[in-house]
Amino acid sequence: MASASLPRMVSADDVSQVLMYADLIPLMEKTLADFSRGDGTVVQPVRTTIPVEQHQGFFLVKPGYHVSGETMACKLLTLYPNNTDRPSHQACIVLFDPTNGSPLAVMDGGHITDMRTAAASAAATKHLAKDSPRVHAILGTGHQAYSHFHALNHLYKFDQVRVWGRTPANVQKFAAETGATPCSTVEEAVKDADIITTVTMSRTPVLKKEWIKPGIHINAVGACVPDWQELDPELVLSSVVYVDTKEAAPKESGDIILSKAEVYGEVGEVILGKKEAFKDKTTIFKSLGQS
Ligand SMILES: NC(=O)C1=CN([C@@H]2O[C@H](COP(=O)(O)OP(=O)(O)OC[C@H]3O[C@@H](n4cnc5c(N)ncnc54)[C@H](O)[C@@H]3O)[C@@H](O)[C@H]2O)C=CC1
Ligand SMILES: O=C([O-])C1=[NH+]CCC1
Repeated sequence: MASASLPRMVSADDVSQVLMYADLIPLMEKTLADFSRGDGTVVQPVRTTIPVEQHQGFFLVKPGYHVSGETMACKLLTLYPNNTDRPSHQACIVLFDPTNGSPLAVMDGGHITDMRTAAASAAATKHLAKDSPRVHAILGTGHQAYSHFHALNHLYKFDQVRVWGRTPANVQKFAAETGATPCSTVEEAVKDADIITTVTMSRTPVLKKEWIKPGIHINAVGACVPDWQELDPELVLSSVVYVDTKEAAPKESGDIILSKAEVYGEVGEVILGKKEAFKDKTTIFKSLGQS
Protein backbone atom coordinates (compact mmCIF):
# COMPACT_ATOMS: atom_id res chain seq x y z
CA MET A 1 0.00 0.00 0.00
CA ALA A 2 1.43 3.42 -0.98
CA SER A 3 1.92 5.63 2.06
CA ALA A 4 0.59 9.19 1.85
CA SER A 5 3.21 11.93 2.18
CA LEU A 6 3.20 14.02 5.34
CA PRO A 7 1.07 17.19 5.23
CA ARG A 8 2.92 20.49 4.81
CA MET A 9 3.17 22.73 7.91
CA VAL A 10 2.09 26.34 7.28
CA SER A 11 3.09 28.83 9.98
CA ALA A 12 1.41 32.09 11.00
CA ASP A 13 4.24 33.94 9.23
CA ASP A 14 3.60 31.98 6.03
CA VAL A 15 -0.09 32.86 6.29
CA SER A 16 0.51 36.56 6.89
CA GLN A 17 2.66 36.79 3.76
CA VAL A 18 -0.10 35.59 1.46
CA LEU A 19 -3.43 36.49 3.07
CA MET A 20 -4.63 39.96 2.00
CA TYR A 21 -7.98 41.68 2.59
CA ALA A 22 -8.12 42.60 -1.10
CA ASP A 23 -8.56 38.88 -1.84
CA LEU A 24 -10.20 37.75 1.37
CA ILE A 25 -13.17 40.15 1.52
CA PRO A 26 -14.51 39.18 -1.96
CA LEU A 27 -13.79 35.54 -1.11
CA MET A 28 -15.85 35.82 2.08
CA GLU A 29 -18.72 37.40 0.09
CA LYS A 30 -18.62 34.40 -2.23
CA THR A 31 -18.30 31.89 0.61
CA LEU A 32 -21.14 33.42 2.65
CA ALA A 33 -23.31 33.32 -0.48
CA ASP A 34 -22.32 29.72 -1.33
CA PHE A 35 -23.08 28.67 2.26
CA SER A 36 -26.58 30.20 1.97
CA ARG A 37 -27.46 28.65 -1.40
CA GLY A 38 -28.92 25.66 0.41
CA ASP A 39 -28.14 23.39 -2.57
CA GLY A 40 -25.23 21.47 -1.07
CA THR A 41 -22.52 23.73 -2.55
CA VAL A 42 -21.15 23.98 0.99
CA VAL A 43 -21.47 21.24 3.57
CA GLN A 44 -20.79 22.68 7.01
CA PRO A 45 -22.64 21.41 10.07
CA VAL A 46 -22.91 23.51 13.22
CA ARG A 47 -19.59 23.16 15.01
CA THR A 48 -19.07 20.92 18.01
CA THR A 49 -18.17 22.76 21.22
CA ILE A 50 -16.77 20.84 24.16
CA PRO A 51 -16.62 22.82 27.42
CA VAL A 52 -13.30 22.23 29.24
CA GLU A 53 -14.81 23.16 32.56
CA GLN A 54 -11.88 22.44 34.86
CA HIS A 55 -9.75 24.95 32.91
CA GLN A 56 -12.56 27.42 32.01
CA GLY A 57 -12.04 26.81 28.31
CA PHE A 58 -13.76 25.47 25.21
CA PHE A 59 -12.61 23.10 22.47
CA LEU A 60 -14.33 23.67 19.12
CA VAL A 61 -14.25 21.42 16.06
CA LYS A 62 -15.35 22.91 12.73
CA PRO A 63 -15.33 20.66 9.64
CA GLY A 64 -16.40 21.91 6.22
CA TYR A 65 -16.47 20.88 2.56
CA HIS A 66 -16.87 23.36 -0.30
CA VAL A 67 -18.01 21.02 -3.04
CA SER A 68 -17.52 23.18 -6.16
CA GLY A 69 -14.37 24.76 -4.70
CA GLU A 70 -12.89 21.30 -4.06
CA THR A 71 -11.84 22.36 -0.57
CA MET A 72 -12.14 20.19 2.50
CA ALA A 73 -10.83 21.25 5.90
CA CYS A 74 -11.35 21.11 9.62
CA LYS A 75 -10.52 23.91 12.03
CA LEU A 76 -9.60 22.87 15.56
CA LEU A 77 -9.90 25.78 17.92
CA THR A 78 -9.48 26.40 21.62
CA LEU A 79 -11.06 29.34 23.40
CA TYR A 80 -9.50 30.02 26.80
CA PRO A 81 -10.84 33.44 27.86
CA ASN A 82 -8.52 33.69 30.89
CA ASN A 83 -5.24 33.18 29.01
CA THR A 84 -2.75 35.94 29.74
CA ASP A 85 0.55 34.50 28.46
CA ARG A 86 -0.84 33.44 25.07
CA PRO A 87 -3.83 34.28 22.85
CA SER A 88 -7.33 33.47 24.08
CA HIS A 89 -8.04 31.76 20.73
CA GLN A 90 -5.56 29.23 19.34
CA ALA A 91 -6.24 27.13 16.30
CA CYS A 92 -4.92 24.95 13.56
CA ILE A 93 -6.62 24.10 10.30
CA VAL A 94 -6.11 20.76 8.62
CA LEU A 95 -6.60 20.82 4.86
CA PHE A 96 -7.46 17.63 2.94
CA ASP A 97 -7.55 16.73 -0.74
CA PRO A 98 -11.25 15.93 -1.36
CA THR A 99 -10.42 13.81 -4.41
CA ASN A 100 -8.51 11.15 -2.49
CA GLY A 101 -8.82 12.09 1.20
CA SER A 102 -5.13 12.81 1.76
CA PRO A 103 -4.16 15.45 4.33
CA LEU A 104 -2.39 18.28 2.47
CA ALA A 105 -1.47 20.83 5.10
CA VAL A 106 -1.67 21.77 8.75
CA MET A 107 -1.98 25.54 8.94
CA ASP A 108 -1.67 27.85 11.90
CA GLY A 109 -5.22 29.07 12.49
CA GLY A 110 -4.71 32.15 14.66
CA HIS A 111 -4.00 34.72 11.98
CA ILE A 112 -6.53 33.10 9.64
CA THR A 113 -9.20 33.36 12.35
CA ASP A 114 -8.43 37.03 12.95
CA MET A 115 -8.51 37.94 9.25
CA ARG A 116 -11.34 35.64 8.15
CA THR A 117 -13.64 36.91 10.89
CA ALA A 118 -12.91 40.54 10.05
CA ALA A 119 -13.33 39.88 6.32
CA ALA A 120 -16.75 38.32 6.99
CA SER A 121 -17.76 41.43 8.96
CA ALA A 122 -16.45 43.62 6.14
CA ALA A 123 -18.52 41.66 3.62
CA ALA A 124 -21.62 42.00 5.82
CA THR A 125 -20.98 45.72 6.31
CA LYS A 126 -20.64 46.25 2.57
CA HIS A 127 -24.10 44.77 1.99
CA LEU A 128 -25.94 46.06 5.09
CA ALA A 129 -24.54 49.50 5.93
CA LYS A 130 -25.45 52.80 4.30
CA ASP A 131 -22.92 54.07 1.77
CA SER A 132 -20.00 56.30 2.80
CA PRO A 133 -19.90 55.73 6.57
CA ARG A 134 -17.81 58.37 8.34
CA VAL A 135 -17.22 57.00 11.84
CA HIS A 136 -16.34 53.43 12.87
CA ALA A 137 -16.42 52.62 16.60
CA ILE A 138 -14.61 49.50 17.82
CA LEU A 139 -15.43 48.09 21.27
CA GLY A 140 -12.57 45.84 22.43
CA THR A 141 -8.82 46.03 21.95
CA GLY A 142 -7.80 42.39 21.32
CA HIS A 143 -6.90 40.45 18.18
CA GLN A 144 -10.26 40.97 16.52
CA ALA A 145 -10.19 44.71 17.23
CA TYR A 146 -6.99 45.03 15.19
CA SER A 147 -8.18 42.83 12.33
CA HIS A 148 -11.54 44.64 12.13
CA PHE A 149 -9.73 47.99 12.12
CA HIS A 150 -7.72 46.91 9.07
CA ALA A 151 -10.50 45.05 7.22
CA LEU A 152 -13.02 47.90 7.51
CA ASN A 153 -10.34 50.46 6.63
CA HIS A 154 -9.70 48.43 3.51
CA LEU A 155 -13.31 49.04 2.43
CA TYR A 156 -13.90 52.61 3.61
CA LYS A 157 -12.11 55.90 4.09
CA PHE A 158 -13.42 56.85 7.55
CA ASP A 159 -13.10 60.36 8.96
CA GLN A 160 -12.56 58.78 12.36
CA VAL A 161 -12.12 55.36 13.91
CA ARG A 162 -12.76 55.29 17.67
CA VAL A 163 -11.78 52.62 20.15
CA TRP A 164 -13.01 51.72 23.63
CA GLY A 165 -11.84 48.89 25.88
CA ARG A 166 -12.18 48.05 29.52
CA THR A 167 -8.41 48.37 30.09
CA PRO A 168 -7.29 51.99 29.50
CA ALA A 169 -3.65 51.02 28.80
CA ASN A 170 -4.79 48.72 25.97
CA VAL A 171 -6.97 51.49 24.54
CA GLN A 172 -3.96 53.83 24.50
CA LYS A 173 -1.78 51.13 22.91
CA PHE A 174 -4.37 50.42 20.21
CA ALA A 175 -4.76 54.14 19.53
CA ALA A 176 -1.00 54.70 19.32
CA GLU A 177 -0.55 51.75 16.95
CA THR A 178 -3.47 52.48 14.65
CA GLY A 179 -4.22 56.19 14.89
CA ALA A 180 -7.72 55.47 16.24
CA THR A 181 -9.22 57.94 18.70
CA PRO A 182 -9.15 56.56 22.27
CA CYS A 183 -12.42 56.79 24.21
CA SER A 184 -12.94 56.34 27.92
CA THR A 185 -16.58 55.21 27.76
CA VAL A 186 -18.63 53.11 25.33
CA GLU A 187 -21.09 56.00 25.05
CA GLU A 188 -18.34 58.38 23.92
CA ALA A 189 -17.04 55.84 21.38
CA VAL A 190 -20.39 55.07 19.73
CA LYS A 191 -22.01 58.54 19.75
CA ASP A 192 -23.11 59.26 16.15
CA ALA A 193 -21.00 56.35 14.84
CA ASP A 194 -22.14 54.91 11.50
CA ILE A 195 -20.64 51.47 12.07
CA ILE A 196 -20.03 49.78 15.41
CA THR A 197 -17.99 46.61 15.82
CA THR A 198 -18.21 44.73 19.11
CA VAL A 199 -15.21 42.46 19.64
CA THR A 200 -15.06 41.93 23.39
CA MET A 201 -14.96 38.83 25.53
CA SER A 202 -17.79 40.23 27.65
CA ARG A 203 -20.50 37.93 28.97
CA THR A 204 -22.90 40.81 29.67
CA PRO A 205 -24.11 43.62 27.37
CA VAL A 206 -21.63 46.43 26.71
CA LEU A 207 -23.62 48.31 24.03
CA LYS A 208 -26.97 49.98 24.78
CA LYS A 209 -29.69 51.01 22.39
CA GLU A 210 -30.01 54.53 23.79
CA TRP A 211 -26.36 55.34 22.96
CA ILE A 212 -26.52 54.68 19.21
CA LYS A 213 -27.76 56.66 16.25
CA PRO A 214 -30.68 54.73 14.66
CA GLY A 215 -30.13 53.34 11.17
CA ILE A 216 -26.51 52.31 11.66
CA HIS A 217 -24.84 48.94 11.12
CA ILE A 218 -23.40 46.82 13.95
CA ASN A 219 -20.99 43.90 13.59
CA ALA A 220 -21.55 41.81 16.73
CA VAL A 221 -18.58 39.47 16.76
CA GLY A 222 -18.07 38.40 20.39
CA ALA A 223 -20.49 36.45 22.62
CA CYS A 224 -20.46 33.24 20.57
CA VAL A 225 -21.58 31.24 23.61
CA PRO A 226 -25.30 30.61 24.45
CA ASP A 227 -25.23 32.47 27.77
CA TRP A 228 -22.88 35.33 26.79
CA GLN A 229 -24.10 38.73 25.57
CA GLU A 230 -22.49 41.87 24.17
CA LEU A 231 -25.65 43.71 23.14
CA ASP A 232 -28.49 45.13 25.19
CA PRO A 233 -31.56 42.93 24.37
CA GLU A 234 -33.59 46.09 23.55
CA LEU A 235 -31.07 46.94 20.86
CA VAL A 236 -31.27 43.45 19.36
CA LEU A 237 -35.08 43.44 19.45
CA SER A 238 -35.34 46.82 17.72
CA SER A 239 -32.88 45.99 14.91
CA VAL A 240 -32.94 43.80 11.82
CA VAL A 241 -30.78 40.81 12.72
CA TYR A 242 -28.67 39.03 10.12
CA VAL A 243 -26.40 36.07 10.83
CA ASP A 244 -23.85 33.95 9.00
CA THR A 245 -25.73 30.77 9.87
CA LYS A 246 -29.42 30.52 10.79
CA GLU A 247 -28.86 26.98 12.01
CA ALA A 248 -26.23 27.93 14.59
CA ALA A 249 -27.69 31.24 15.80
CA PRO A 250 -30.40 29.82 18.11
CA LYS A 251 -27.90 27.29 19.48
CA GLU A 252 -24.82 29.48 19.98
CA SER A 253 -25.63 33.18 20.19
CA GLY A 254 -26.51 34.47 23.67
CA ASP A 255 -27.50 37.81 22.13
CA ILE A 256 -30.20 36.06 20.12
CA ILE A 257 -31.21 33.34 22.59
CA LEU A 258 -31.52 35.61 25.64
CA SER A 259 -33.24 38.50 23.85
CA LYS A 260 -35.60 36.06 22.03
CA ALA A 261 -35.02 38.15 18.90
CA GLU A 262 -35.95 36.86 15.49
CA VAL A 263 -33.26 36.37 12.88
CA TYR A 264 -34.30 38.00 9.59
CA GLY A 265 -31.82 36.16 7.37
CA GLU A 266 -28.28 35.18 6.52
CA VAL A 267 -25.85 37.70 5.04
CA GLY A 268 -25.31 35.16 2.26
CA GLU A 269 -29.02 35.35 1.42
CA VAL A 270 -28.68 39.14 1.06
CA ILE A 271 -25.68 38.72 -1.22
CA LEU A 272 -27.68 36.23 -3.30
CA GLY A 273 -30.61 38.67 -3.53
CA LYS A 274 -32.92 36.31 -1.64
CA LYS A 275 -33.32 38.67 1.34
CA GLU A 276 -33.52 42.43 1.59
CA ALA A 277 -30.83 44.69 3.07
CA PHE A 278 -32.74 47.13 5.29
CA LYS A 279 -30.16 49.90 5.10
CA ASP A 280 -32.48 52.55 6.57
CA LYS A 281 -32.97 50.51 9.74
CA THR A 282 -30.44 49.54 12.37
CA THR A 283 -28.87 46.31 11.14
CA ILE A 284 -26.92 43.80 13.19
CA PHE A 285 -24.62 41.17 11.73
CA LYS A 286 -24.42 38.55 14.49
CA SER A 287 -21.25 36.73 13.47
CA LEU A 288 -20.66 33.22 14.76
CA GLY A 289 -17.71 32.18 12.64
CA GLN A 290 -19.36 29.98 10.04
CA SER A 291 -17.94 29.67 6.52
N1 LIG B 1 -17.65 35.48 15.35
C1 LIG B 1 -16.48 34.94 15.09
O1 LIG B 1 -16.26 34.36 14.03
C2 LIG B 1 -15.39 35.05 16.08
C3 LIG B 1 -15.63 35.62 17.29
N2 LIG B 1 -14.63 35.80 18.19
C4 LIG B 1 -14.98 36.45 19.44
O2 LIG B 1 -14.61 37.82 19.37
C5 LIG B 1 -14.25 38.30 20.68
C6 LIG B 1 -12.86 38.93 20.63
O3 LIG B 1 -11.91 37.93 20.25
P1 LIG B 1 -10.33 38.27 20.30
O4 LIG B 1 -10.11 39.68 19.93
O5 LIG B 1 -9.64 37.20 19.56
O6 LIG B 1 -10.03 38.09 21.85
P2 LIG B 1 -8.87 38.77 22.70
O7 LIG B 1 -8.68 37.90 23.89
O8 LIG B 1 -7.69 39.06 21.84
O9 LIG B 1 -9.50 40.16 23.14
C7 LIG B 1 -10.62 40.21 23.98
C8 LIG B 1 -10.95 41.65 24.32
O10 LIG B 1 -12.13 41.66 25.13
C9 LIG B 1 -11.88 42.44 26.29
N3 LIG B 1 -12.75 41.98 27.38
C10 LIG B 1 -12.65 40.86 28.10
N4 LIG B 1 -13.65 40.80 28.99
C11 LIG B 1 -14.39 41.93 28.83
C12 LIG B 1 -15.53 42.44 29.45
N5 LIG B 1 -16.12 41.80 30.45
N6 LIG B 1 -16.02 43.64 29.01
C13 LIG B 1 -15.42 44.29 28.00
N7 LIG B 1 -14.32 43.84 27.37
C14 LIG B 1 -13.82 42.68 27.80
C15 LIG B 1 -10.39 42.28 26.56
O11 LIG B 1 -9.89 43.30 27.40
C16 LIG B 1 -9.86 42.34 25.12
O12 LIG B 1 -9.82 43.70 24.68
C17 LIG B 1 -14.36 37.08 21.60
O13 LIG B 1 -15.63 37.07 22.21
C18 LIG B 1 -14.23 35.91 20.64
O14 LIG B 1 -14.76 34.70 21.11
C19 LIG B 1 -13.34 35.45 17.90
C20 LIG B 1 -13.05 34.84 16.71
C21 LIG B 1 -14.04 34.56 15.71
O1 LIG C 1 -14.79 30.93 14.21
C1 LIG C 1 -14.10 31.08 15.21
O2 LIG C 1 -12.89 30.96 15.17
C2 LIG C 1 -14.75 31.42 16.47
N1 LIG C 1 -15.99 31.61 16.54
C3 LIG C 1 -16.43 31.95 17.86
C4 LIG C 1 -15.22 31.94 18.67
C5 LIG C 1 -14.12 31.65 17.73
